[in-house]
Amino acid sequence: MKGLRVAGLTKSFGGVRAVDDASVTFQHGRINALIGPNGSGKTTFFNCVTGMVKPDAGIVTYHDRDITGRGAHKIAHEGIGRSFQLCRVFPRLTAVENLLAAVRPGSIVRALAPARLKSDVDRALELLTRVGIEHLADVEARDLSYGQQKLLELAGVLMADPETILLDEPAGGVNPALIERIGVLVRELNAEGRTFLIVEHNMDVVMSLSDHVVVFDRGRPIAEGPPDVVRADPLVLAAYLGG
Ligand SMILES: Nc1ncnc2c1ncn2[C@@H]1O[C@H](COP(=O)(O)OP(=O)(O)OP(=O)(O)O)[C@@H](O)[C@H]1O
Repeated sequence: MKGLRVAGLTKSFGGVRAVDDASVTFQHGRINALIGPNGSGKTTFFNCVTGMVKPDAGIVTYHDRDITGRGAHKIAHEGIGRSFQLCRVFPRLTAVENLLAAVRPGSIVRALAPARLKSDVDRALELLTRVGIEHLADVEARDLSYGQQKLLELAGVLMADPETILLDEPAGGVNPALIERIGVLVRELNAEGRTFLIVEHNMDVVMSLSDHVVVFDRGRPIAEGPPDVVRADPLVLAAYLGG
């Protein structure tokens, strides 16, 4: 089966079952959202899928290949890219240097060497243009606004040309104009064939952007479907009201 499938995923931290026997199939080629109350396990789920955290149990497959417990680099190599809830960029590198570092993870020195590939630099500049911050190419990331850093992080994810992109709270802490721009970018990238899986608290963004919504509560999915159906589901309303 095409795309990302997760079966029986479980991860505990001490006595807390952050993800509890979660089974989810995402719609390949579409924009999927993963929502749920604070602490319902969304980020831990993301971390297990992308190899940042090893699950205690369960199976993650991508295009029917078992990727469970693989390292983050290997999963990226399979074509799955991700951003982080608290945006991750190198503050003292310029925007373009950040993208060169993104394409050579673990080797900033090599990424910045004079002999760096012209094709990488060209691609970095092309992606900065794509996300609308090409005029900031030589500005250090620490001098960018938080929203601009998020655009930079997204460009960094795109450097590896991932087929599937996981975004952890792309609209979090971002002003409305930039939220709009990120939404347009996600739609364009989706129309070009990239699958999205987005964790997001901003319900307007979730409802307007996603084709398929999965709702987590206490570490596992309690509902899934099109946004307007999920929004009216009594189980979902109860989870958000703390029921
Ligand atoms: N590294 C960790 N060590 C201990 N407990 C953790 C760790 N990571 C997550 N947890 C706990 O696991 C549970 C799920 O957390 P997680 O961050 O995955 O939820 P979330 O749905 O992403 O929350 P939010 O919407 O607030 O970001 C919470 O109870 C959290 O405190």
